[in-house]
Amino acid sequence: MDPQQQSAIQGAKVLMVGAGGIGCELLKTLALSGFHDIHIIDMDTIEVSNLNRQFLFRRSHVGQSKAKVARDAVLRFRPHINIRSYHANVKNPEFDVDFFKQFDVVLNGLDNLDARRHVNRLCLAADVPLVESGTTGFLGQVTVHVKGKTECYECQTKPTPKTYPVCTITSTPTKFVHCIVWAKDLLFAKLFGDKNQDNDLNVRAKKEASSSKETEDVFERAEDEDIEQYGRKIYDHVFGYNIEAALSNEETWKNRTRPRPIYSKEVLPESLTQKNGSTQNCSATDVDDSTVSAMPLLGLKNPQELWGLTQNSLVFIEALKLFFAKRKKEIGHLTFDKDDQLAVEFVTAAANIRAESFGIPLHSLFEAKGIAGNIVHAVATTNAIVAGLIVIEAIKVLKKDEDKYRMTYCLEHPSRKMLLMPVEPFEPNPSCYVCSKTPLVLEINTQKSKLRDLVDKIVKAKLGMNLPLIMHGASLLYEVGDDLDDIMVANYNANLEKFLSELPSPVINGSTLTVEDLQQELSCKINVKHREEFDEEKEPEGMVLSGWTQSPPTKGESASTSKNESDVDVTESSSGPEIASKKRRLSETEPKNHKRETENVEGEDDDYLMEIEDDDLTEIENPMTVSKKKKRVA
Ligand SMILES: Nc1ncnc2c1ncn2[C@@H]1O[C@H](COP(=O)(O)OP(=O)(O)OP(=O)(O)O)[C@@H](O)[C@H]1O
Ligand SMILES: [Zn+2]
Repeated sequence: MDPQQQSAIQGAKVLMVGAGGIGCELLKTLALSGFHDIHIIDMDTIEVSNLNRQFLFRRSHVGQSKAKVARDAVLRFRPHINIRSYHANVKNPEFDVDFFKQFDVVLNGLDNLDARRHVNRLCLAADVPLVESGTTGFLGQVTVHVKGKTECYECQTKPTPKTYPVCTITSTPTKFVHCIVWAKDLLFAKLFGDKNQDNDLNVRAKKEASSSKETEDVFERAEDEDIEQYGRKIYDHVFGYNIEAALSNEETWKNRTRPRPIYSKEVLPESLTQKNGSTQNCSATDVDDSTVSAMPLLGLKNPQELWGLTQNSLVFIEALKLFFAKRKKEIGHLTFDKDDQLAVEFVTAAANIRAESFGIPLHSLFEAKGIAGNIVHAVATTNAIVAGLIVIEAIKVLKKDEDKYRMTYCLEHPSRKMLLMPVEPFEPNPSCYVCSKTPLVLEINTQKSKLRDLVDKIVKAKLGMNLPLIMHGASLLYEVGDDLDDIMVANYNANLEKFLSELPSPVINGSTLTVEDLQQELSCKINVKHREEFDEEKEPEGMVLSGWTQSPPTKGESASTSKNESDVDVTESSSGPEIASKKRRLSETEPKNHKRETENVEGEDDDYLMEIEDDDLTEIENPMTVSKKKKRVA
């Protein structure tokens, strides 16, 4: 190690945010690389499911602070360095701009967009460089954000999670994921969630069956209605009657495979109670609520096993019965949670029955859970590689080696025999509302939208502000804070319920709002454009925010529009790394460009490119992909 590098490391005070999968690796690598002064923030406690990859933690630590246990574990092999841990949310007010200013570099090992954006803003306000990271399975990325020199974390819009057209979900599913979304967001939500929420599920009973009460909601369960009968009624309605109703619309099925209605009497014995014991056999004290499960009652042990239609139907009825028998108090407030075993069982079974009906291949509970919870299984090696890359970039930042900064993407499959793809960082996006002063544009119906809509849908949800303040000219329309007196709070609350054009200082076409977050020290302008109509399907929020655009290609790179092997295509997912928002292409047609990039990073201490031979391909391939290939050959 050269002396310059050594002194950069030894003199550095570093803040790490997140002590999870990446964080554990990172703390170890920092300590072993000679860093002396490390602060760690993590708000979580250790869970059993973390132990397979968060190697600083042991079973005896479950329930304890991640930041503290990580610190203690590393101090055992590096006793003389200073590590300070904070068991707290990085968004807490104590971590303000002054707090951030004490550090030479901030290193993120987070798992959500919200916290990442918050740290980005504090780093900009405190003028501290940020090294950002994320991993999803085999994919990963490390990016460098230095104010004024490279783009900030928010210079490019992040893709929102994938959504599906409503009609695909409600009427014409073609993939298993469509059945999962239906089971989770429509059926589960309707049965166990907030009854007052809008739901696209067809809930009206068959006309003949309810001639007197045509608008009756079949999902309503009468107080004394037998749970199994109720379960069968729901089953017949959603898998039988609703499918038949959909089939009656011939147009829909002209170019599609017609689904098959399925009724419970075709697949289930007349009464389940005698057959498998069921809920009647387990008294209320048998199990605690969080571990209630239908599988053991039905003799199903292996979550990776594929259940047939009958087994799925049994799980469907049994899980529904258990919700009513054991978790009645929660009904009406539940939202799907991937860690809720009974919810996963119910959703798996419902999705599989629907899949059977539409001729879509069925999936195991394990696979369904992964799809429903957006789970990509973490790969410890990717976290370790990413942690190493973070330290490499941190050292460059500390040495102010600007020309050597790289954004590095870990790929699942080698591109040009490389698994790690380094690219030069973009320059700051001149129209980024976070790191430049460019105003945003908001199209909104100023006579029909309330200030509350603007605060919830734009200022909080889109702009990610925690403690917002909204001004129109000199008039303060809204503010959040502990130090407000009652009269002010009452005033702001009253404003929230007013239409924009009826506020004390009316917000109309051409108005400019100033929106600030005092904690993040972020201020931006929003130019308001009045618009009468919005497309309900395409613009369901009834307002459109625009203004900041993709940043221009960085020097020496051409922006790619075509998709080819060498596109490095890494994006945002709330859970982790971000495979694919921008295409930073090392173009096939520009071999020199690629060579230059490669050579740059292969200098002195930058020999971290992982090159592999084609023959090695299967070594690193996802076993799923390999087996699929084999199948195709056979
Ligand atoms: N706002 C925040 N403040 C502090 N720490 C945060 C914040 N948001 C996320 N984190 C921490 O970032 C870490 C991310 O680690 P990781 O991606 O491995 O997630 P995990 O929760 O440990 O694992 P998994 O989600 O896979 O069960 C977590 O330890 C989490 O507590
Ligand atoms: Zn920016």
